Amino acid sequence: MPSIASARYGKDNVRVYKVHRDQETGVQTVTEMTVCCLLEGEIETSYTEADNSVVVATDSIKNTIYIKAKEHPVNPPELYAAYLTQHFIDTYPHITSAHVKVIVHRWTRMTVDGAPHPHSFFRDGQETRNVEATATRGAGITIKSGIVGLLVLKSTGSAFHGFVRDEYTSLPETWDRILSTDVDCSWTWAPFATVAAVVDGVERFDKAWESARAITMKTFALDESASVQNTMYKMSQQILDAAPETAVVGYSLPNKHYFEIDLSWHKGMKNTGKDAEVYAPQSGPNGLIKCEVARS
Ligand SMILES: O=c1[nH]c(=O)c2[nH]c(=O)[nH]c2[nH]1
Repeated sequence: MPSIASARYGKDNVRVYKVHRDQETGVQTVTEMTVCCLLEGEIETSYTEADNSVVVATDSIKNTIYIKAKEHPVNPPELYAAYLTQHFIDTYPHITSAHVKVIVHRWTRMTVDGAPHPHSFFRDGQETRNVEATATRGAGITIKSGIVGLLVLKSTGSAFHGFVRDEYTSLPETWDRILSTDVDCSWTWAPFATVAAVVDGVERFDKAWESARAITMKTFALDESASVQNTMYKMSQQILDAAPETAVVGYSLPNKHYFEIDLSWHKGMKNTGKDAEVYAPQSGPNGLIKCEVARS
């Protein structure tokens, strides 16, 4: 008889909005998230024997996501994710691991007549702040934080030459190209023994997110890039330095190509090399460069 090799289940795409109202100033602050929560444990019989006695309904998991958002702060998302994962371990003896993913969407405060508006916000890009937390019975809480969907482009300051040239190579070497990518950056924290250890020094999470974002953009802008590989390694090194409690930093960067267009067939128009001004952005195929950098 085949057996269950692995199983987890839960609710995905739970959209949550929370408002904080400062009673003294009248300033409101909003958080919008998409949450996924999956449970693992002694649940095999629900698959093999139709035994629903081991099933915490996914509808109840959804309710729990809302209730924990009401009971606890949702900022930083690492803290909320830790509370949520630990709840399932504490509440259901047969659940051995709870996996929570939180995607935080941007609502940036509007500036109106030069002043921050107390309750109006705008979406200033598709970038999200992501957190994946897992609580495992007897093994504490692991947390991975990240930035996804930060779209960046530099119009010069990037080269790519010296790569393998053989009978499969048609790409010319370049000393000046456009570099664009959609940043997916993550940093994995050394494991936390308990939720209390997550709470203790909780400011580390916002600080690391701010540092990672600033380092990514500053390095992208200032580095005379030899390749996506080298630039992402430089970014990773700096994030490890800036966030000492992290163990690993990873990037996954698509190389979003912009091709030169030869227009010389039209009245001898010059639009290549140093005369290139009009380019064709490519939607695919694209390079995809990944790395994880760990402390030595
Ligand atoms: O930065 C780059 N890395 C590559 O590995 C690569 N490959 C390629 O065709 N262009 C680029 N650019």
